[in-house]
Amino acid sequence: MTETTSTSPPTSTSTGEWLLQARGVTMRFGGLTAVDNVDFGVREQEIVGLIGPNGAGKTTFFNCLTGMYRPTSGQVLFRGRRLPPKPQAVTRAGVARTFQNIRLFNNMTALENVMVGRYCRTKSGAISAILRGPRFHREERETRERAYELLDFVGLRRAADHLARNLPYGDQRRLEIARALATDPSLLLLDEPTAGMNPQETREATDLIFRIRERGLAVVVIEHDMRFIFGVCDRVVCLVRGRVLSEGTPTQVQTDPRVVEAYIGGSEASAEEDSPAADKAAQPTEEAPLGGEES
Ligand SMILES: Nc1ncnc2c1ncn2[C@@H]1O[C@H](COP(=O)(O)OP(=O)(O)OP(=O)(O)O)[C@@H](O)[C@H]1O
Repeated sequence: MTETTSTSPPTSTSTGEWLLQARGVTMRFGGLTAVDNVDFGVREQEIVGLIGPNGAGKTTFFNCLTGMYRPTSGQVLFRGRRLPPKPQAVTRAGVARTFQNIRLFNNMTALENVMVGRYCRTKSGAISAILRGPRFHREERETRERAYELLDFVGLRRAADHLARNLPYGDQRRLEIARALATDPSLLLLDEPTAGMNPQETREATDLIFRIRERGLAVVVIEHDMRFIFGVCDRVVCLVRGRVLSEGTPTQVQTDPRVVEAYIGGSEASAEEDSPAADKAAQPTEEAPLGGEES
């Protein structure tokens, strides 16, 4: 995927400053409580995994963090300030995300998709854009250069002029990450970034996340692939039925009997049937009851 590779192991920054804090976040849809009084935090340059069986509330929680949903109760703080429940304001504050179902502009090129992400940081107003003055041209040139640099970073420079819809699935996922990075975030939220990827692409995604951290970002990743999660994260939080069931280092969470039970046990048996992760997660081994290092 990328021209350069990083072999950085996960580096815990658990004593760093809180970048994002969610306090008592609850999201109800009618009678259904999808997210139930969740406390959650991410520190600077930390990589945090959010796991849980299907329907646990992971994506709904991301939607609460990114202003797509206004939580029924609770609050989300970013650098100590309350984040307004408006997606554009959240992006401007420095939080970017990708989606479980890829949301690219299919009829635009890869380069144009990344440039669109950048526009939330440019200053040219409508008048300048219409008149095409010097400021507009300078910003447009800078936006293009930055977009090329990000395509390079995710290993897609060669595909800059390809329409997004013609890119292979794995490339579309990386393009979404490049577009999110174009907004200059401090925190990147990835919703199932390796879904549909083959093992080689998944290894490359791990490397990409480490390199994103090296650029100074924190990352929160929702994923069903437990090997990927436990190989990339400093800390893992497991949600079940909207509540935090377990939280800790990858080793602590993957050996937590409650987590094993949630994926393979009786009370959550339906989760096993539903979850594409279950095949991967529910393969207890002596070393790694829920996945473990990439073999
Ligand atoms: N807009 C909505 N309206 C009503 N119910 C919703 C809505 N969005 C999610 N839900 C419900 O909230 C619960 C949590 O869903 P959510 O998609 O957040 O789970 P998830 O952990 O992301 O699942 P998955 O791993 O399958 O993506 C589910 O029962 C879902 O049906």
